Amino acid sequence: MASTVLQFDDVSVVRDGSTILDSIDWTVTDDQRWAVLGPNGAGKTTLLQMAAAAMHPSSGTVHVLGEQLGKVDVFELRPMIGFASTTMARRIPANETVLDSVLTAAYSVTGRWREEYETIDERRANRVLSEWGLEGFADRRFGSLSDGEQKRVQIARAVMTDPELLLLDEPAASLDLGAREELVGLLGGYAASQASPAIVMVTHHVEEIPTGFTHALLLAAGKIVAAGPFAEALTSETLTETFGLPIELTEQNGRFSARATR
Ligand SMILES: Nc1ncnc2c1ncn2[C@@H]1O[C@H](COP(=O)(O)OP(=O)(O)OP(=O)(O)O)[C@@H](O)[C@H]1O
Repeated sequence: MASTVLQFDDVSVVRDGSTILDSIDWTVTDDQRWAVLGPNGAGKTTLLQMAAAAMHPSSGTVHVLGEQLGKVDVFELRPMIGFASTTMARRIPANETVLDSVLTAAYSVTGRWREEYETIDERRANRVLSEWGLEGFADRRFGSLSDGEQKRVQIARAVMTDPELLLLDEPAASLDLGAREELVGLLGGYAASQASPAIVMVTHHVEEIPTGFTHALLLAAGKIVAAGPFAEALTSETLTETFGLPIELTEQNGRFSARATR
């Protein structure tokens, strides 16, 4: 039986008098991998912030891993959530080694001191690095890595603690074609594994949706246009409505591409 990881009930977010998210109902279970799409300013990052227990709704209720935001100590919840975003990557010191930047993810959870790093953590960190195509990078400085390598370190950090929910905010943004395909391939392998947690990935491009992803949430101006399995929620029609121009979606072997038809 799948268990519910995220549940949004009639969730709205209002900031400075403007409604950023409007009456969102959304449920994510642990066997689902979601892509969240929508135009700039649609509210995608705001939605992800609530899923990360980093923000409360203005009205409605959000349950994360069975706990209601506002009624739970978020510091207990956050260790169970892996979150990779460019904003978080900016906090990684440029001179920190790749191994340390992945290890510190575990320490920030356990609160252990550097001296108490355990062999088991290092072994796990090295395994996670190789899973994300970063073998041989352990001693490199984070700041010396390419964009593609840095993105993979961000994800390695996020999965280091074996989270029950993995949130990815535009993981392929700014990558060249080769680096994007490498990342999407790795994400696809991860998403397909039974052992992987629920995943929610915000993206601007259907081309960045890995195989193994199952569901789409389309947002426009703070409202849900479509939400559900790809077959019903990710179509030419739903994309056309979401982006406000005629779009044709094609799918081949579990990968998508989209273009405007005028
Ligand atoms: N603290 C805030 N105060 C006022 N408006 C805000 C605040 N935070 C976000 N917004 C506005 O809310 C809207 C949604 O922002 P959000 O970052 O969630 O959108 P997004 O879909 O992630 O956009 P993008 O694709 O550009 O990253 C935007 O119009 C943004 O300007």
